[in-house]
Amino acid sequence: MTTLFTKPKPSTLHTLTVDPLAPYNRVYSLLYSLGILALLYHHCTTFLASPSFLPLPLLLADLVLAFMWGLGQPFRWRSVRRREFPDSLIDMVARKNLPALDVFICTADPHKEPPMSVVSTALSVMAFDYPTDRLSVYVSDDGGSEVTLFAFVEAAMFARYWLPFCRENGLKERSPEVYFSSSIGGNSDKMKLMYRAMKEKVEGALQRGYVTGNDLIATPKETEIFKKWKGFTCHDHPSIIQVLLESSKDTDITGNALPNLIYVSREKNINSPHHFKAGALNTLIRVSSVMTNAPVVLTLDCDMYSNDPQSPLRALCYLLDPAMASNLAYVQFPQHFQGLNKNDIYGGELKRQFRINSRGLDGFSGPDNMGSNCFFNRQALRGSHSSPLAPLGSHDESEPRACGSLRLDSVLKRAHEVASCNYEVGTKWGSTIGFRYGSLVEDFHTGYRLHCEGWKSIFCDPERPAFVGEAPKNLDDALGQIKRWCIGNLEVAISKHNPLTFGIRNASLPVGLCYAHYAYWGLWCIPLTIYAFLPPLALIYRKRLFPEVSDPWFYLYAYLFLAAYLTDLMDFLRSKGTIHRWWNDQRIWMARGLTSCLFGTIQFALNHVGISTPRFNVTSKVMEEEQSERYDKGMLDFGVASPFFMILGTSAVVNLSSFVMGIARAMRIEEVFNEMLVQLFLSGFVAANCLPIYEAMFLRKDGGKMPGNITLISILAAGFLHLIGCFMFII
Ligand SMILES: O=c1ccn([C@@H]2O[C@H](COP(=O)(O)OP(=O)(O)O[C@H]3O[C@H](CO)[C@@H](O)[C@H](O)[C@H]3O)[C@@H](O)[C@H]2O)c(=O)[nH]1
Ligand SMILES: [Mn+2]
Repeated sequence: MTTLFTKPKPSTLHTLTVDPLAPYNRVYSLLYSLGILALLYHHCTTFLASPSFLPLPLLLADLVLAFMWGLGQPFRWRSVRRREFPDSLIDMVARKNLPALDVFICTADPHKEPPMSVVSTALSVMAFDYPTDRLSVYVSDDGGSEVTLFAFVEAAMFARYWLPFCRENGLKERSPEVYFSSSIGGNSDKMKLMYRAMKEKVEGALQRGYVTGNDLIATPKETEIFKKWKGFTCHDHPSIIQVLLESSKDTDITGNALPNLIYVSREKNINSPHHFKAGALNTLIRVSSVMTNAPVVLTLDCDMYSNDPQSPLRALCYLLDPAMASNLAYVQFPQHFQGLNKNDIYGGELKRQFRINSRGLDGFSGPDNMGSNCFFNRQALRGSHSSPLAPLGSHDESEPRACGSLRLDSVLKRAHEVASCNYEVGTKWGSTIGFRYGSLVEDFHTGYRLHCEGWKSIFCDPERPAFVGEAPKNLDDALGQIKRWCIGNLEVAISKHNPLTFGIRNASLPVGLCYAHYAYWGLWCIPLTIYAFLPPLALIYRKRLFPEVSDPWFYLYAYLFLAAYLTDLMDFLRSKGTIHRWWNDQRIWMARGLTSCLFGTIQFALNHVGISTPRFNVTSKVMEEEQSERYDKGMLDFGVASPFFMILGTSAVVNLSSFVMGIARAMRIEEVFNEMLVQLFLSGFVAANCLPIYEAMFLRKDGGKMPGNITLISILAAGFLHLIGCFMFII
């Protein structure tokens, strides 16, 4: 028995334990790599002895699998767990000496990201257990929506009641949306009514599409701003910055100061690139540095509400530790998701990416940046490495506190200037300052570049999830999101900052490999597509591609397959997974390979030769009721005519038909079993994974069944592949 955590000394802010299995993982890596070398040797000899080119695609597939396996190994070499002690922090630094904190919340589309849920996220962080006079919340609205601004005008008034209510009742759930939809909470009737009324008003305006005079009981100045919304589109409008609450002036109903709340919609113009979320965050960095300039910055996606009011204190256990502060760029909390169904059919939890691998990277220079839930040291975003945060307990004069009002004309004028489209022209924003441009995964890219510049990061994963948000809950969205990530990752891989060269040189060998593992994610499509089609087609025509059971090389294949799957399962179970969830996770991995990675890689190639341009398709955070019922029942949703489903359907039909034909033949001819076991097994395994696809194609009647034309196309395509197989294997 190993005790994971030692009892901390009173002054300890945090502890670290290395995974006791780390040494075994390293030995295992070595053994498995010998297996891979033997496999490649076997491939080469069969290839040289074979008269046809058939073994070539399999060699390619296994080379890519081996490459990806190699890149992923360092994640398992020094996995660490950390624990932090916020109470010790408070003992060491008086509350009044805590650094100021600027929170950035990004939203981009009021229809996919309902303003009320953005407001709830904002209220949940305004209610942090943190001195309100040092807390500022900035909302970036890339949707340029008057309804979103209206929702925040309302939220500013609601906050006067909500913040004291959270404090007095010691709530942990400080997102009103979540709090009122759960059954907890006693004498909350008045609050609940107030919240409902606000929600109704905002949703009414959202349906209508604009705000009317009747909606507004705001100050004349706030009413004025809505008049500006004439001829606006989200792609073309001036910058709008509105200070909705100001800490030094506005108080809640008990007389306590409220945090600053500032709405920002940066200028947009169809002719200037706006760089999606990275551009929005860089605007917020500048606007906030004009207004409050806090040394610590928290970035949040609009759906990621705070689920633990103490998380800033946890992050500060690291950011204020004098032994770390000078080169610590950020403290990353994992993303957790609400309402995942029991067996997580779409692998939305992303346990490996968000939890397991992050602990692995934390053993070296720290986790990659995951966009949301990240506390930054502002210095790291300034592109300078010189001045660390104020050491623990000392009082730094350069610390922020708006001198004068945030609403001063001079302050607002400067803020509008730095939010304009042209501000970045000819500057280093996006290249060496702030969030980095050039990739659809600005988070991954920025974290990676910071690590290459010598910064460190920390993975903070407390027992109680600190932030919880929305995962895509229909299959098309889930695959589309991963497609965007694939493209963004490839953009980093094929840049001059390639992790295998630049990364290994500037960060370190293991860190460069881990980043490359993500950067080359799209490559999964090569082995997965080859394995999905070649072995089953060859099976139909009794063409053997793998060793027979009586051949000793057969055991190498068996070992490599079983060991890879079992280690994956073990990692999954050790981080609180279940067998069911693991099964769905490996299934979605195959589906992603055939869809997200394949389409992503193709689109990336097209972008590269200038045929199309990358787009950030914001994931929808709303779902129709019927769809959501199906999701809760654990039924996969194939209800839209998505090209993703054509390829999934085709591979499902090919594997089922080949499995059936193969088994039928093996029953008639005895040696087929010995000869073709590997291919029989592969087809059977894929077909077992495809069970929900067959249901969706042939059995289901509900709205989530596969559209008839997609089913038809899949069957025709499978037939066509059979024909091609016939030419390839027989003639
Ligand atoms: O032009 C844009 C596009 C998006 N967003 C915001 O970016 C966030 C993330 O968008 P979402 O559609 O939810 O994407 P996800 O795939 O769920 O996000 C993951 O991947 C993104 C990179 O692709 C990261 O930015 C996110 O932090 C990370 O959670 C949301 O708050 C959006 O409002 C903008 O502000 N401006
Ligand atoms: Mn999201």
